[in-house]
Amino acid sequence: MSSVAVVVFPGTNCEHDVVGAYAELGVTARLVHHGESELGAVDAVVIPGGFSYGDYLRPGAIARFAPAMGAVMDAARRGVPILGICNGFQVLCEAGLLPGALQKNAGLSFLCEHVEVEVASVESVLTQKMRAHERLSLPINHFEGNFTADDDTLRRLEESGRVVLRYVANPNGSAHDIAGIADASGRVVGLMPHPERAGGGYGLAEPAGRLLAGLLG
Ligand SMILES: NC(=O)CC[C@H](N)C(=O)O
Repeated sequence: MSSVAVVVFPGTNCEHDVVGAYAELGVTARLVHHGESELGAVDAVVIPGGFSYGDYLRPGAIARFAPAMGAVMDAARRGVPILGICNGFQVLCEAGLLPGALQKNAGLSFLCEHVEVEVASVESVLTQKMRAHERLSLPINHFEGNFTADDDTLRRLEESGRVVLRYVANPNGSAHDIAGIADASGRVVGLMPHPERAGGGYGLAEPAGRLLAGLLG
């Protein structure tokens, strides 16, 4: 049976949603404390959403120094699929596993709503079970989800199919309507929307479940 490590920092608040969502998919997900420097045998890693270290300095800026992140970096080097959701995406950018940065939403408001996203590439561990251009409705819940990167980086992301999800109606000012990106290997992915919460607590909605299932191949 597949097993997923879910890294928990002080201030993380979506870890149980991730564990519950994977349980519905028949996958065992195990919480890993930020102070642990080993992940054990895992098939994938999820860095869930929340407000790690109170979002002080910048979201993810302190979390990237936690011992567990050393283990995540090692796992990434070994090719283990890594998924960062919302604050997890912010952590992966701060850690340098993904390019760019998440800055404050255009309009400076905290956004808590459902948005439509479109699958922009199926060449990633997150989107490999999706159909190109398939649309999903997913919740967002963030203040700093406005993805930015320099022009060269944006061009590279676009040219190599590393923009994996795009907002249909951009809610936060994100460059190129980006909702999620992958690294060059397609095995490290970050997205701002929360597929693990797509069922609203009444079961995992199917397209979002397929997105999460992708992580395990
Ligand atoms: N839901 C979340 O992960 C919140 C993300 C976050 N720290 C923010 O930008 O507001």
